[in-house]
Amino acid sequence: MQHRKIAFIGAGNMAQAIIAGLIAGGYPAGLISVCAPSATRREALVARYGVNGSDDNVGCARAADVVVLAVKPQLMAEVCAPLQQNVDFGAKLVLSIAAGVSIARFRALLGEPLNIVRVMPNTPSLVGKGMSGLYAPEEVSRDDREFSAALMGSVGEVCWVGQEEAINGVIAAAGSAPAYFFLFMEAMQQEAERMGFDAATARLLVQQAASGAAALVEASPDTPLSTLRENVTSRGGTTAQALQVFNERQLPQTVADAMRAAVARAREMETLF
Ligand SMILES: NC(=O)C1=CN([C@@H]2O[C@H](COP(=O)(O)OP(=O)(O)OC[C@H]3O[C@@H](n4cnc5c(N)ncnc54)[C@H](O)[C@@H]3O)[C@@H](O)[C@H]2O)C=CC1
Ligand SMILES: O=C(O)[C@@H]1CCC=N1
Repeated sequence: MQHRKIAFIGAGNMAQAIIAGLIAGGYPAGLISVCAPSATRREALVARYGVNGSDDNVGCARAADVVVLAVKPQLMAEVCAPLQQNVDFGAKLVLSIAAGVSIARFRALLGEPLNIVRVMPNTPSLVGKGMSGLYAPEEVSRDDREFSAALMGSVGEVCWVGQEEAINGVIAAAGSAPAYFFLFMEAMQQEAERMGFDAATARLLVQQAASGAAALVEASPDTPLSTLRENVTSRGGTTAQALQVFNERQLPQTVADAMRAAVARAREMETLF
């Protein structure tokens, strides 16, 4: 991938996940800056990955070719105000990873012209297993699209969406999704502990079942998920009993409702921040 100067505004979980992936992929640390007011988080990233650290968002953004906005949505307006006043975004590429902040809103927050790509990543980027959805308005150049996809591709898989609204679907299906699986695994670990396993063994049982299931899905791209499920489910056996409980309790509908709630919240956030 091309090497450009990248400034991360925000030093949180998601910025760390992307930085870790970039560094692991051989991206030069000297071309990456991380900016945040709190030294604790920022300096931890500087120490761990050898990137540059600063508390000066404006200075970092000015010096960068690519500005990655990685602060919480509710802070976006506050963070963008000084950037709009002091940074010429004309020749820069801006990537926002924030949920619930639209490109129309960024045009108001940062001014125009604005060369912006919306990215919706997830935290498994930290270990190179991220899933990112990207949306770019028509005017974003091929070069900038390719750079954005390569940047996120260095920490996992990417897919482009043709409509900005589809970013909210990416949030529901991938951005927020690791937390759904963690909740499921937490519940399983707790029950395994109640069954008498010590915490480490309970975690190992659940974690290996989960990562094994995901690996099997990846290794069987032409096999429907329902077939993989059926392959585990012996007639009259234990799995069938467990799945019957999930189905009686409407697990598929619960999952659908949860994903719709994530989309609804993303839409609501677009009106708030
Ligand atoms: N955590 C996740 O799984 C995902 C998060 N996102 C998006 O990523 C963004 C960041 O989320 P997280 O990393 O989870 O949040 P976080 O709370 O871990 O990190 C936010 C960071 O912003 C920094 N910050 C606060 N005020 C600042 C300022 N004035 N200037 C510069 N930095 C400032 C904080 O020091 C903190 O390091 C959010 O907009 C979220 O919607 C997107 C996809 C997944
Ligand atoms: O919970 C959130 O709002 C962010 C967006 C996707 C994952 N975390």
